[in-house]
Amino acid sequence: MSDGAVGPEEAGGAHIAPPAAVRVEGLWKRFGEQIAVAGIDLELPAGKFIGLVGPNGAGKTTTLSMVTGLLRPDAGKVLVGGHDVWQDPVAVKARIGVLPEGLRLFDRLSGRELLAYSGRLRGLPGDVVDRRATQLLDVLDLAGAQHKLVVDYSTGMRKKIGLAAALLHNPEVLFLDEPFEGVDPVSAQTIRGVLERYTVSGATVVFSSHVMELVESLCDWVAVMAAGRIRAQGTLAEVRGDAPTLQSAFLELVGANGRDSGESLDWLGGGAR
Ligand SMILES: Nc1ncnc2c1ncn2[C@@H]1O[C@H](COP(=O)(O)OP(=O)(O)OP(=O)(O)O)[C@@H](O)[C@H]1O
Repeated sequence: MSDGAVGPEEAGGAHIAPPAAVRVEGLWKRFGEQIAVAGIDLELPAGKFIGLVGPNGAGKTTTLSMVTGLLRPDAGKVLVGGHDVWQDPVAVKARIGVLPEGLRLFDRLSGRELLAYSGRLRGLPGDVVDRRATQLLDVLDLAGAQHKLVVDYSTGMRKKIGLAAALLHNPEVLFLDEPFEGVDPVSAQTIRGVLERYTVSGATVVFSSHVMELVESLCDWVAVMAAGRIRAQGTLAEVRGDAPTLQSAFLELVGANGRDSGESLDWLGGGAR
């Protein structure tokens, strides 16, 4: 391993644990009075499809923003492939692809121009960018819209072109914040196929979601977050435990079972008029 990367841990001298794709230690972020992320530790294994799940406001976006070098933590450390995100940002950025929430794209470019621009920013040769862009546009069913300005793309098309831009340099780890939000079932299936193919080759996908069925059907490994803390992390089976579904395990973990589900709204509906 070169350029100062932290090597895999020796466990008991003989067995060498597989390196984590991402290691997070004591990560904190506070916005004024609001503690968004309260000192979390994560060890995300390489080559897995990983879901970061949690209710609204749990701290998923804040975590992913810090892990990908978009937001500076108040405290804590993040290593991607053994490289520190804040001390060695260029090495980390070369290894990751990111599809952030509410992605701002250069939307006065066409889809193809956007990919050409992203590829050149990544330092890829022009012919490689052209070839990969053609393939990605094709697989993501955007070939027909490649010369249309991105500003005129639908929400799902924007997600797909953002995904193509994030994949173009073949990163080791891909971070996706709510990649399926606003995406129709056909496009979701396409995105899913691309991501499954990508992880089979040994790459890692980390995505945030609050749709449990989706996480259950896609992920090998899950981290559950609530109120800025990690409530559970491990394989899908470990996190689900004895619960029949991930959804029920999740409700239990985040303490949502037994919450008033609207009984107090006795004025709501036709009967009370
Ligand atoms: N820039 C900010 N300024 C102030 N508070 C913020 C900021 N960003 C996030 N927060 C707060 O931090 C907490 C975590 O927000 P975050 O967006 O990380 O949650 P999330 O799990 O991604 O939620 P959702 O699923 O609704 O997108 C929330 O209470 C939110 O209001």
